[in-house]
This record gives sequence, structure tokens and C-alpha cells, in this order.
Amino acid sequence: MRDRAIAWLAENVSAHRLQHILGVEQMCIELARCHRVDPLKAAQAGLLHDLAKFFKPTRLLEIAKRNGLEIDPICQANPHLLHADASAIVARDEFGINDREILDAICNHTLGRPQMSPLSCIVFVADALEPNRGKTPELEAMRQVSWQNLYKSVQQTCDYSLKCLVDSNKTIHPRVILTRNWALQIVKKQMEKATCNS
Ligand SMILES: Nc1ncnc2c1ncn2[C@@H]1O[C@H](COP(=O)(O)OP(=O)(O)O)[C@@H](O)[C@H]1O
Repeated sequence: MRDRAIAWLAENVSAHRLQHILGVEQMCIELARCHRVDPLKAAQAGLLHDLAKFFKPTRLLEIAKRNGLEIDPICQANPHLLHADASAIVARDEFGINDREILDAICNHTLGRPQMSPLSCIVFVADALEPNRGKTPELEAMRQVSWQNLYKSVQQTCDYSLKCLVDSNKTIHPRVILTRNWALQIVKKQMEKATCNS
């Protein structure tokens, strides 16, 4: 499957995006080993997360409608946000992926989702932090956290994405805020527990 997926990606995304995807795949494997998640599932989700990245808005809307996805007003105005759901549909239809957890991790890679699985958390943070994203001190510090605390890393990734969206004057999909609040709540509970035990 991997070779076929890479050949498919080479035809359907840019060389730069393919590098990013391979970086996500590798970081997913390493994070999965670190956080005791199935590395095979993580590798597949990482490799397939951006299959529909270069699909045109009309195609994304058409795929979403055909598959009965709910298209909220923000996705309607910015169909590119549907590339995550569309990638999961391509993963299922072109590559025979039927594992719900893998498909969900692909769907959740851009906006996250409250209560998402550890596998989804891994793909969400790897998408933002894989090495090709750059070597700024902020990203390097976030990478450190990703090995130590997956939920803290989800929260930081949401904060980072929110800052970028505000700075570039973009409409913000509220699901990333819900994801951030969910992860923050978990981190706060972890801290309370650590204080109680000390
Ligand atoms: N919460 C959000 N609200 C609105 N747009 C978003 C949100 N999160 C990401 N985006 C936008 O969606 C696009 C895809 O995001 P992402 O999958 O993280 O892309 P990339 O891998 O290119 O960084 C980006 O252009 C980003 O600005």
C-alpha cells in the first residue's frame, strides 16, 4: 500500500507537499512509539492525511455532498477545510482503509476534535511539527513538548494555529477552539493530580 500511495501522491500533490507528508508519516511513527500507540496505524494515517490537499474547491464540495458530510458555513466559504474529510474518503475508496480510527485521524488533522483518540492527537501535532515545518525556537520548543505530553502538545498546536490565523486575518473555524479547550482541560487535570500526589 505504501508504494502505491506514494506513487498516487506524486501524481496528485506537489513535491514540496510530498516531502511534508513523508515528514508527517515519520513523526507519526516516532510519536506513536513514544506514546504507546500502534505505529503502523500512525504511519498509515500520516501517509494518507493530505491525499486531497490539492483538490479544487468544487471537487471538495462535490465529494462532501456525495458522501453526506455536513458542510457548515465556514467550510462552505472555505472548502479547502474539507480536504481533511475528503482525504479520508480517498483513503477508504482508493486505498481500502476501513479502520475507523485511522480514517478519523485523517479527518481530524486540521481542526482536531474534542475527545479525539491518541492516534488523532498524534497526526494533528505531527502535521504542525514535522521537521519540514521549520526550525524556529517556537517550533523546536513545541516539538520537545510533543514527546513529553501529547495533550499539552495538542493545546499548543491549537494555540499556534490560532495565532497564525489571527495574524493572517483569516476566518477561524470554531472547532479548533473546542479542541484547544478540551486538551487544556486534560492538562489542567493532570497538573492538579500531580500537585495532589506531591
Ligand atoms: N481553525 C481554522 N479555521 C480556519 N482555517 C483554518 C483553521 N485551521 C487551519 N486552517 C486553514 O486551513 C488550511 C489547511 O490547514 P492545514 O491542514 O493545517 O494545512 P497545511 O498543512 O497546509 O498547514 C490552511 O490554509 C489553514 O490556514
